[in-house]
Amino acid sequence: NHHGENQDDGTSKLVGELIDWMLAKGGSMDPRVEMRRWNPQDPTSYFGAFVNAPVKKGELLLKIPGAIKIQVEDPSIQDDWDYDEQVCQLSWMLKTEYELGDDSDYAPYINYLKAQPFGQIPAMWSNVGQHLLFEVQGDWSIHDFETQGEGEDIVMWLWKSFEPNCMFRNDTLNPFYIAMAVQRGYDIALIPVYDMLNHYNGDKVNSITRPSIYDKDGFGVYALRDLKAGEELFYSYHACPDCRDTIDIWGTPEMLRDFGFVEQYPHRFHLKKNGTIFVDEVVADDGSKSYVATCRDGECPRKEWVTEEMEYLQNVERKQIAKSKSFIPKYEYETIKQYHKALTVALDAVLPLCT
Ligand SMILES: C[S@@+](CC[C@H](N)C(=O)[O-])C[C@H]1O[C@@H](n2cnc3c(N)ncnc32)[C@H](O)[C@@H]1O
Repeated sequence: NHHGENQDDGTSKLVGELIDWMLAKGGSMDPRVEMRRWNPQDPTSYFGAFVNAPVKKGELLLKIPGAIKIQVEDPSIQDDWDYDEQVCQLSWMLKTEYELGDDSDYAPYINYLKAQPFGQIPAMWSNVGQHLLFEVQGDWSIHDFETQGEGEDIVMWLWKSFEPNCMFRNDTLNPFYIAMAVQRGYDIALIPVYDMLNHYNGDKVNSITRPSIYDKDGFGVYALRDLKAGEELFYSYHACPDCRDTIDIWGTPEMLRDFGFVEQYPHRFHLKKNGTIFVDEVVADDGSKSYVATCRDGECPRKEWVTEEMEYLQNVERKQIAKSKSFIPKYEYETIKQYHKALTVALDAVLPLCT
């Protein structure tokens, strides 16, 4: 059933309470929608939203009431797109609700967040995991919204940007709140229940929101096309209709920084001086996979840079990754391996296009 009480782990119960709370606040959820673990038998698999019966294009699947959102009020902040300040304010709001605990108006949401595993994004990883990811990242740039240019590194950005300007105001802010506001937030808002939807890029995106996720009165989540029974609902975290235009500046590395996972294909890498590489996976009839790269405006990186990077990544693999398995937390290790693979695949695929 859609509340997931039939699963015997505690988080599923919290998800049921979260949905009941959303319904009590004026929301709705189509009976064909289920919020559950990707594999209900595997209590380590992630939560997402699924449909358990066919849905027609345009049908309303979820109505998220405005009253359940935690949203920064001052619209001028939104207009100026002062990203760090928005996230900072949102983090402080989250802290307030967290500390109210069961007295918070958002208690069912707070209880769900409390069940989240600690350390999902690299900024919150172990020191050894952070160090290794930093090495793997090497020379691949990361976008910084504040400077609208090359950013800090994939690991230390949270400390570099938020420690001086946000963590100490009237009180002290635990970086955990900033991490939550980044990995589950929408710049100026935390949106319970809607934030159960996972990310996909490209043609797997199958849901659309209207009028806007920032609308004070809430919004609806609709099927973008006909859906089959069992499909997971997805939207793109970097091409969502109400987000800033991030598609040209934000890619696979920024996704890892902000959400703590290596996205599925297609991938996108915005390089410092070497343009943008798009990489897609092509699955043949026999199930074998190959990768195709394209470069923005046909401008591919220099061959010399590509071969140097390939060599660098091979060295990192041999000298560091291979030797780290025993002392890096499993999730971090596996994510680093995936990321290393993503960079390697991108270089292999783009090389034939480079001069
Ligand atoms: C807004 S939440 C989505 C709901 C989340 N899966 C949950 O269990 O509550 C964002 C987080 O979901 C996970 N996530 C989202 N899309 C994913 C994907 N395509 N693959 C793996 N993890 C994903 C990441 O941990 C990310 O930080």
